[in-house]
Amino acid sequence: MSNSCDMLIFGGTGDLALHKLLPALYYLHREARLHRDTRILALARSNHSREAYQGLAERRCRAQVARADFDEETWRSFAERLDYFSMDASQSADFGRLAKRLGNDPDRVRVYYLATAPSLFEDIASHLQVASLASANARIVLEKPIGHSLESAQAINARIGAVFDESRVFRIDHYLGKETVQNLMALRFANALFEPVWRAGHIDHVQISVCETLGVENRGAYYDQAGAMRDMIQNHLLQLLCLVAMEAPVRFDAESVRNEKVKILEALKPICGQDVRDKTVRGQYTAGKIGGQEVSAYYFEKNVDNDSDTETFVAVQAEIDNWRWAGVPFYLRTGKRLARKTSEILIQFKPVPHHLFGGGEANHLLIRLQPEERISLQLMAKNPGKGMRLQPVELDLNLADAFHKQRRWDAYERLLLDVIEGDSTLFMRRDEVEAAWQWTDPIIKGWNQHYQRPRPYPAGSNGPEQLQSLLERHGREWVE
Ligand SMILES: NC(=O)C1=CN([C@@H]2O[C@H](COP(=O)(O)OP(=O)(O)OC[C@H]3O[C@@H](n4cnc5c(N)ncnc54)[C@H](OP(=O)(O)O)[C@@H]3O)[C@@H](O)[C@H]2O)C=CC1
Ligand SMILES: O=C1O[C@H](COP(=O)(O)O)[C@@H](O)[C@H](O)[C@H]1O
Repeated sequence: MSNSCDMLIFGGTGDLALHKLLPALYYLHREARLHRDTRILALARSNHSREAYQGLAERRCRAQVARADFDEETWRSFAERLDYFSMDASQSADFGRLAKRLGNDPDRVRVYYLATAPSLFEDIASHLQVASLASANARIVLEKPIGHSLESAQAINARIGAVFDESRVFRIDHYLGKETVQNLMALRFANALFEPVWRAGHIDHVQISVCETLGVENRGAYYDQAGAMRDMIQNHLLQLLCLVAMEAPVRFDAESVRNEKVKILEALKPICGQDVRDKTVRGQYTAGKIGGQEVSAYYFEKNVDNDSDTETFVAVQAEIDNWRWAGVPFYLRTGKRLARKTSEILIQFKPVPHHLFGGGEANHLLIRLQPEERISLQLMAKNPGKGMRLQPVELDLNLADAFHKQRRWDAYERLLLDVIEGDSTLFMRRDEVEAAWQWTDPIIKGWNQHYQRPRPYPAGSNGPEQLQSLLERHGREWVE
């Protein structure tokens, strides 16, 4: 069981809190992983009584939690932990009221989860300090994206750092909480098989794809300012790239793992000038069909500017200038309203040096994070019968089947428990976030300088036409 703490969720009425954080906390409660004295306090400006907020939370959790896992009695005992406090997080005076409400208990662990827009992060940290709420036992959790650019991320990090030392800052990237993402480290560093071939000499290229069928839903106001580069590439996809490319850490602890990841981010070859045109594809969805349903164009979404040139799709050819990876392209792509929802990493090996049997495909390793968690290795095998006719076959490991008796944890469950226990191994360190912005900023600047507007792609397709040429000009293709 974890330590006892107060979990304060700023933005407690928002989509993230109701859709992800409370269901994750419900599961932790249900499985007796929360200390009996742990309390959850949701904070936002809207007025709600405790009962009204509990009602709202119950409706959202019911919709989110598997039917078989939701029962009245568990909910009632969970709701006893749950309270609501109405305050404006931009107002210092409201933190005085909050301090009174929490009571003076300097030894109590307090977790401040900032599930709000990043524009509030600096204010919240300062106000917590002034109200003496940032004691040595307090931790702060920051949602991604941290800032809008390198400069704004530095300002946020500096302000947060003036109040909380780095060991108490948890910059969350929920992709790091996904089981298969952690399995990627197990695959690489707990099996001797892959290490000798995990390098430029044997790997032709890597593809990292996070494709969604969803549009921007009710997050248009945020998304139209962010776009796919800031929303996904700067954090989730670069984190996946780091885990594929990093050296083995000396230990599985926060500093060792993050030291290795930051080396990869710092070794990313800058993409600027003409390279922005050649190595990136930007897209925006137009009307189309997803699963047989008509869906509207991005610029007709709620709270989106109808002349918006925000990208809902990005593909980039990244390169890592280091000894292990020189010359190996890492193709990243992500987009909304695509034909299918899938997150996967493909490691494409080089072909055999001599085709003894007159042909055959090169091996690849596919690590699928979503919708199902599986790892499959494509090998060449002989077709039964006369002659040496080859055919690709899959060595397939479905992780849900392999561990069928265990429920698969949601990423937020794992990460929330890590915060409560003070383990920051799966969280981003300040220098990582800044190195990621250092690489993405020039691409965004390049798009603006060259007026590289997003290319249209119909909802339900695989993205803009130009996506194919990113690989085809090097004789490669996306694996669909
Ligand atoms: N939604 C998601 O799936 C994900 C979200 N994120 C990140 O999480 C953060 C929150 O996102 P999301 O939940 O979607 O956003 P929402 O817009 O749904 O929620 C924002 C929340 O902040 C509250 N809020 C706004 N201003 C103030 C204020 N001055 N004082 C106190 N509370 C305030 C709002 O409540 P009220 O108006 O009542 O004050 C609301 O509860 C963002 O940084 C986003 O990038 C990251 C990953 C996924
Ligand atoms: O952080 C975000 O992630 C989701 C995708 O997460 P997943 O776990 O469903 O793959 C994305 O939809 C959202 O725009 C982004 O903010």
